[in-house]
Amino acid sequence: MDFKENIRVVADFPEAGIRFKDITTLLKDGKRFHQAIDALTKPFKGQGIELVVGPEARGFVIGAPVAYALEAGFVPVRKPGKLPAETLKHEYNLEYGKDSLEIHKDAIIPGQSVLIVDDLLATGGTVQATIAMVEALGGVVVGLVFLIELSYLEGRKNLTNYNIMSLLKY
Ligand SMILES: O=P(O)(O)OC[C@H]1O[C@H](OP(=O)(O)OP(=O)(O)O)[C@H](O)[C@@H]1O
Ligand SMILES: Nc1ncnc2[nH]cnc12
Repeated sequence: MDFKENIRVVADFPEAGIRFKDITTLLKDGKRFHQAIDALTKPFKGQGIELVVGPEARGFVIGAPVAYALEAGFVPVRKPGKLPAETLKHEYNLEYGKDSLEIHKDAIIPGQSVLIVDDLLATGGTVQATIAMVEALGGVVVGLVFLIELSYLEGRKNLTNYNIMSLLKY
């Protein structure tokens, strides 16, 4: 099952020098999308995951079906100004640019077992921000799950205390 066949690599998007890993070519293939979610979910079945936390926007597309398959809840981490109730906010760096993310303050009950799911690990800024917010709310991060890992950006280097799973490495 080489899912790389289903990922389109687009040169110089969104800016010169970036080789963008486009997952829409995987998502539109129902069978392969299903197989990818199964593969991401398998190691965590029966592990007592209570919540999947996924960052906007591609983290919703991968995180929500993983949560469904694990019979866990889904908690969105969103770009600023999108969540309606009281939020925690965290600033972070991207492979390209800077951004900040928010989570609802009441999204996690302290002690809940949390899997963080996103489509892609690049520099790790997004997942580090997400971890910081989950832990600030008392969640216990049991794993970090990605469809794609850009190994050349060494996002793992700052995540040594966490159990990381990625399906595809570039
Ligand atoms: O490891 P990092 O360097 O933080 O990069 C990875 C993040 O970048 C992309 O999201 P993006 O912010 O482009 O938003 P999108 O999902 O809304 O397209 C991707 O979906 C990850 O969330
Ligand atoms: N190279 C890349 N391709 C797709 N999404 C990304 N997010 C950060 N870097 C990316």
